[in-house]
Amino acid sequence: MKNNCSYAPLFETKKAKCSLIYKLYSTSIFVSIIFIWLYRATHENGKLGLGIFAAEVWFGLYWILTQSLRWNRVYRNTFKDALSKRYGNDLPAVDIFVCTADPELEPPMMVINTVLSVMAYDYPPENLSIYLSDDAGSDLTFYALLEASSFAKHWIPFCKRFKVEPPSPEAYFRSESDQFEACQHEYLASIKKLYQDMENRIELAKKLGKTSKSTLLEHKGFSKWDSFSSPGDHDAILQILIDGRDSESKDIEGYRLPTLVYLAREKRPQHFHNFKAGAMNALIRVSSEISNGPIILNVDCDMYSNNSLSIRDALCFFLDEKKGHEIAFVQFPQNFYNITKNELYGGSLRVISEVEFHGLDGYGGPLYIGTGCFHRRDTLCGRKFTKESRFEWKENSLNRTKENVTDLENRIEELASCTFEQNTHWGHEIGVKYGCPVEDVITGLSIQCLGWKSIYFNPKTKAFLGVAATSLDQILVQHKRWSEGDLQILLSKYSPVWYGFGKINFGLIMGYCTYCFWSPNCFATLYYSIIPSLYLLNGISLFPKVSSLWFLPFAYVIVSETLYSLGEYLYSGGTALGWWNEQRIWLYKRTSSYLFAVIDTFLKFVNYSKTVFVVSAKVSDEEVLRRYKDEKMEFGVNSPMLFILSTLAMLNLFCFIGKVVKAMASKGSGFVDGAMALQILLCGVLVLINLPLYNAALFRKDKGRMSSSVALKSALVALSLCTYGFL
Ligand SMILES: O=c1ccn([C@@H]2O[C@H](COP(=O)(O)OP(=O)(O)O[C@H]3O[C@H](CO)[C@@H](O)[C@H](O)[C@H]3O)[C@@H](O)[C@H]2O)c(=O)[nH]1
Ligand SMILES: [Mn+2]
Repeated sequence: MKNNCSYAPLFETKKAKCSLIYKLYSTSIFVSIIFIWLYRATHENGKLGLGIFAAEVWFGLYWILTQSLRWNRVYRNTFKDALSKRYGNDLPAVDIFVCTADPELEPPMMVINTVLSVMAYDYPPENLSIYLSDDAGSDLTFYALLEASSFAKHWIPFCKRFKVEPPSPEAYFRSESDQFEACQHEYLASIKKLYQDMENRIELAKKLGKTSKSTLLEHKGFSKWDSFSSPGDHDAILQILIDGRDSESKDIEGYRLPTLVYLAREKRPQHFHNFKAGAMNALIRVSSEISNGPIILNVDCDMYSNNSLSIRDALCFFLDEKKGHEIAFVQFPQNFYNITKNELYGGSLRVISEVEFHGLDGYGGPLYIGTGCFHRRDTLCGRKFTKESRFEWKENSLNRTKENVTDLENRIEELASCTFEQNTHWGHEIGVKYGCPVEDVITGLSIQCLGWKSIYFNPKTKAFLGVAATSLDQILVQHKRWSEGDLQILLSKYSPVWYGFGKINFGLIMGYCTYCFWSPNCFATLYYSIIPSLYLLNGISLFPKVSSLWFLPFAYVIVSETLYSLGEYLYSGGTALGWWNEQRIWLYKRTSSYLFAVIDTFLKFVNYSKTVFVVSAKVSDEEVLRRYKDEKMEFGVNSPMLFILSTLAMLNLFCFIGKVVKAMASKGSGFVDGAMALQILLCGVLVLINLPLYNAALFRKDKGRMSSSVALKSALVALSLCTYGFL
């Protein structure tokens, strides 16, 4: 290859290895699906037969969509040495946004650990600014951040000197390596002591409540809370805690510190605040007047940095001479540190991270998923793509006049006011989009529709680690929000189908659709987990006999897709039991979260309900946590979703038992009935997968058990469905 010798690429892209084998396999499944459809089209299936046909057409079409995520996977690799060689320390300014919303669900200690971890990036501090958005306007969080700004003076030089990884103090002390030599132990111990003292002060402040806290610490910032009435009703509070412009802001070893800013945007009951999207947009504006970094990284407050080199990784994409100018954002996977071995709740999003997003990347780039994502500021603000445009990060730097910090704060506070966005394009053409529970996905899609590419970068050392949900209820609520948001995108002006058509690769449209069609999956899944079992109980066959040739495509699809999905899961680093658990949670999400997502979307369309954003708890009480670690499912919450799950489980149990009893009455001949084989299998698998639920309803004594009223009610409903549902 003839290459301009001065050009050294900063990243490389590799195609997935066994893609030909995969394509052959995938074709064979496709052919079998056609046969299944043919079978349905040419056979009578009783009075509910149309339903099963529809369900299988749906599953087949949906399966086709999911192929886009597997067909063309690519893998990226960066050359950070080449980056350093070319640019040295002459690197673009990077602004990091951390969002928090509730000091109860997101404890300030966790928030500042995330903040400290991103302050410790291996990056020139004068080019690094960290902004914490606090949607709760909590003085406790502010206090914690203030403490963190002092602790950072010790922590950052410590990290740099010993190349500390992960650079979050809590995570580091938790993993406690023995890389330290005896003489360094003292240093480590002193840092640890400083950290614990800080933690104690913050815990104390939490106990003492508001007033005594301000006496604890004299800082002008606290006066801002004088006019504060509630988290939903207060002035904007902007405090620059470390002013990076000031050459006097130094750590204990005399090195410059990154800028650190606290922002609680103004909130008023009469102004809708648009959740995280609103917070992000306020941050974009405020930061543009303080540091105006051309690169923006945003993380959720639980997503600490696990690798101090990630910024440099991301820059390898943006600064690549040949391809950098077309890249709008670089998305890292969302990984979690609290995943148990067999991940009971499928919380690791394993297959999505290890397989599916690589597939999206092959067709133009992954979705923006709201955390662990580096953006170009200009594209985030709606700049269109042209082939000639370069990434002009050098001209972006702000005229750093020596405006006094308080003047600066006062001058730009209005950028975070409730009324600033009135009659502007913020939330529509500019910034993160409003009106969708997954504001990030719709924002990323519209950026791609402007002609930009995105990159999925999934390095071996995880770049960010957060907290995965630790109870069934939490995971179901989270997936309801996601699947509801994705469905709303499908139906919105920015639908990948009509808005994306012709603008982004067709494979990418299909990829988006797999997520956008998550929730409508509920119908086919509900059908499949109710009707065949009821038919089984009533002795009516819905599938071809074992002896029939039509049985083959069914058997082939069932066996090979099961093995394939197991293989894919193991390949993604999971365990076999983890895969089994994943199947359960797959079923539970589809029959509860997704159903409610569809219902809520419908209600929103007829203007009956409003978008809500239920913030996920990042702490759970000790008992719940212990059960989570023991991988015992949490059924203790009394919710409509749980009721549905339990009813379905009971129904299948009754049908299965009913069938066994009937078979015994006819001396076993009914059970080994070739015509019923697939229904017995389906119902049997549904019973097996629900074993933890039966256990929770009948035998468990701990607080995670299912309350007897839920168990009884669902059993009664299931029983009446078995008795009358067939009429
Ligand atoms: O009014 C709000 C609500 C939430 N948040 C923050 O948004 C982040 C994500 O919220 P969380 O409750 O943790 O939701 P998850 O389901 O864990 O978040 C995933 O899904 C969201 C979209 O539903 C994305 O925005 C997130 O980045 C992504 O991690 C957190 O840092 C919150 O503090 C706000 O700043 N303001
Ligand atoms: Mn989260």
